[in-house]
Amino acid sequence: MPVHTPAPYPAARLRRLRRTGALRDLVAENAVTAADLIWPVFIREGEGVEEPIASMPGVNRLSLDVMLKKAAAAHADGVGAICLFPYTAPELRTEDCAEAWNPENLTNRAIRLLKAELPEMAVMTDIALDPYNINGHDGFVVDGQILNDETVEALVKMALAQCEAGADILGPSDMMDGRIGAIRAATEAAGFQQVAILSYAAKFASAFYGPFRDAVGASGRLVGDKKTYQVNPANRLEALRCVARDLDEGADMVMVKPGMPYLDICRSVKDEFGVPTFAYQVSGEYAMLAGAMERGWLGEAVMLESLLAFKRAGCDGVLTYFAPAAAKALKV
Ligand SMILES: NCc1[nH]cc(CCC(=O)O)c1CC(=O)O
Repeated sequence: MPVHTPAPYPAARLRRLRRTGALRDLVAENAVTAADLIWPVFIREGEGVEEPIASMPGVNRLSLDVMLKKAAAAHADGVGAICLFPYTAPELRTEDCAEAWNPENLTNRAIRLLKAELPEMAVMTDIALDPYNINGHDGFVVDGQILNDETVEALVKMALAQCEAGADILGPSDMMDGRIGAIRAATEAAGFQQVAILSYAAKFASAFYGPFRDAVGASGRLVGDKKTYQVNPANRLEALRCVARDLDEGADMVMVKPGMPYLDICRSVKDEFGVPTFAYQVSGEYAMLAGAMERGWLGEAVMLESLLAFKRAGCDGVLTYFAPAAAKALKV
C-alpha cells in the first residue's frame, strides 16, 4: 500500500492526531486483545505443586490441579487457548520415547481434564519427542543421526493419542520433513477431521530456547544441537519454503518461532500466504523481558508493546508466557 505523502508543514502537522488518548486510540492501526493469546504452560506430576523455573522468573511448572485453576482464571480474563508442555519424570525418558503416545501420559490427562472442566478453552498440544527422549532431541537418534521417517511414524502415534484425549489444535514442533502430511492423513482417516494443525513451520535453530529446555528438563540431556532439522537463522527464503510446504500438506495455521528477532519473517509470511499466522514469543525472549522488569531495568509496559509488535508485523496471535499477565493488563 502506498504511503500518502503529507501536505507540507504547517498544513500537515502529524502531531494533531497524537494530542490526546482518545485521538490516538481512534487512529490506532493495531491492537492486542486477550483473545489473540495462546498461553504455553509447563505441567508436571503431583498435587498443589508450583515449581519455579530459575531462568523464567514468574513461570512455574504446575501440577494438573493448579494448572486447571490458573487456566480457568486466564480464560475468565479472556485468554482463549492454552498450550501444554510436559516435564516428564526422568524414568519415563527413554530411547524409544514410548511415553509420548501413552494415552495416559501427563499431557493426555491434562487435555482430558481441561476439556471436561473448561470446554470453551482451546487446548493446543506439542508434537515432538524431546520431553520423552533420553537425549533431548525431537526425533529418534541412531549413530548420532536424527532419523526422519521413523520419527514421523512416532509423531503420528503421538498426534492420534492427543486427538483421542480431545485436543483442539495439534502443534508439531519437531521440524521433521513430511510430518504435517502424515499427521493430517492419519487424523482424517481416524475420524478427527475437526482437529486443527498449527504447524511450527518457520522454526529456527535458536539459542533463545535455552530457558524452555530448562523448564522441560531437556537442557542437561541434549546431546549436540538441533541444526540438522531446525532452520538456519540466516535463511528467510528457506523459512518461506517451509511455510509453503506445511500449508500444502494440510496445516490450518502456521507459526514463526522465535518471535521478536524474526518479525521480518512474520511480515513476509502474512504478505506471501495470507493465512492465520502466529508467532511464538519464546522462553529466551520472555527471560530477557521478565528478567529486566524484575530488576527494574525495564518498565512493565514492554510486555504489551512486545505483543503489539507481533500484531503490527502481521500476526493474528501470539504464544506467550505473559498471556495471563497481559490479559490482566489489558482489562485496566
Ligand atoms: N519441541 C521442542 C520445543 N517446543 C517448543 C520449544 C521452545 C519454546 C520456548 O523456547 O519457549 C522447543 C525447544 C526446542 O526446539 O529445543
